[in-house]
Amino acid sequence: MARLLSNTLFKSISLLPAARSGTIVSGSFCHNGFQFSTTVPNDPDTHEDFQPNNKVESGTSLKDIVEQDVRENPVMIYMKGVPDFPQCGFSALAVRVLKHYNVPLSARNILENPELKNAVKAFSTWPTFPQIFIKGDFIGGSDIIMSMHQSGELKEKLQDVPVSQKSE
Ligand SMILES: N[C@@H](CCC(=O)N[C@@H](CS)C(=O)NCC(=O)O)C(=O)O
Ligand code: FES
Repeated sequence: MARLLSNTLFKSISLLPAARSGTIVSGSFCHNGFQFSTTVPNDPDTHEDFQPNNKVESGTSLKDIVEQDVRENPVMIYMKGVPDFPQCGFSALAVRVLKHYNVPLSARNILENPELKNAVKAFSTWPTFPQIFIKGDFIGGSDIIMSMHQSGELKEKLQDVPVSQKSE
């Protein structure tokens, strides 16, 4: 199960090799910005064997996975696309704000799994994406993260989160 999870939970650092190998194969306009397709036929991260499943292991539900995500990752974002290639302007904005703080950013692409998308909505009782959790607390979407950034509240909230170790 650990392998299944690690292949679908995108850490910003582990995304870099895929980005370097040229993942953008097409693009189109979403109503809130440029939308990328990031299909990578030979990338093991995108193989269907590594997609989150409703039951990844007997007794493990998507709700369990979301709970584990927010418990184990100080900054967790459920978004459209991945941090290096957001597929919606709202998700892109949230990532841009969070990257400003140089904290480890963990993300799941809800476009890849409609059941995960529904599980996240049910967990937070929030209807839209992105959805950001910091230190286990549900924060909100792009409007809220931007307003916390502007007020200084986000800096305070992230104060005790260790900064990312740069791999390059
Ligand atoms: N103002 C919202 C914008 C987010 C939003 O409206 N997201 C829409 C469009 S990407 C959404 O997630 N709709 C529900 C869905 O796609 O399931 C925020 O602060 O995050
Ligand atoms: S506004 Fe179109 S996908 Fe987010």
